[in-house]
Amino acid sequence: MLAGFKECKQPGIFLTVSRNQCVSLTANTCCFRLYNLTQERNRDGSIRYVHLPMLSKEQEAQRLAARGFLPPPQDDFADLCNLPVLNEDSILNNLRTRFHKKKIYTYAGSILIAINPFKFLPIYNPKYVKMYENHQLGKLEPHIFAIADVAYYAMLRKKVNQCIVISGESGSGKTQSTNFLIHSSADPLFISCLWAFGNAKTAHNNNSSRFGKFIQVNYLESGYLLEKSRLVSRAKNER
Ligand SMILES: Nc1ncnc2c1ncn2[C@@H]1O[C@H](COP(=O)(O)OP(=O)(O)OP(=O)(O)O)[C@@H](O)[C@H]1O
Repeated sequence: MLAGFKECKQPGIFLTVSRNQCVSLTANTCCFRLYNLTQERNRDGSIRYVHLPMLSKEQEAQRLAARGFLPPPQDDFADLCNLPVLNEDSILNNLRTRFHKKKIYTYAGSILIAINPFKFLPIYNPKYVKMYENHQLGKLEPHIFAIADVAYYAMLRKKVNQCIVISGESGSGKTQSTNFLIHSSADPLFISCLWAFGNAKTAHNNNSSRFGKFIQVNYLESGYLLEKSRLVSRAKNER
């Protein structure tokens, strides 16, 4: 028993469990509560003991943020690798939160995750191409132009071919992403040719590619050459 607790006015019996913690056994609720015991001085200089309920890590962080000791908690993360808890729920919650803020791109390390907004977002104009030029990945908000830029400058710096793999289900935005990638670094005219010959309207997508694409962009010091080959295959129930 602690003499100082007379001033706490908290019903129950207090037992010390460590140097500055105690447990309250509340008779009427039959429950244990863990408290932090703190020594404070009254105005006249006398000492009094106050007890603060133990807070969870999150509550403690919120309390410190509210008092300005910590930056306010982040509610979305531009890179999934920075999530404090990494599981399916936290990943999906993060992607959902960002999507509602019209942030359709998120990094998972050097991988870019894109969620199809199915509506025009004003984030693809030349101002954005310029903004992402020669920038380290992760310095700015995730963007498809950042991926194009990293590949381009890695090619110039290392003088080694670079490869970008785009994958996703039908209608997820692969063709549009390819379009944005090439728009930011090459002539868009050949995309229209590809679409004219190889796309069709399906139940999932009004402009669905009916072929896998391998696009090779050959750069010369004076500019670039485009070369393309197509891999055409047909599944059992397709024509
Ligand atoms: N970043 C984006 N911004 C706005 N709309 C988009 C974006 N990405 C995709 N879309 C919309 O989604 C539609 C389907 O996208 P897209 O054709 O790129 O899918 P896909 O993955 O290539 O499909 P498929 O595998 O069937 O060819 C587009 O016609 C466009 O309307």
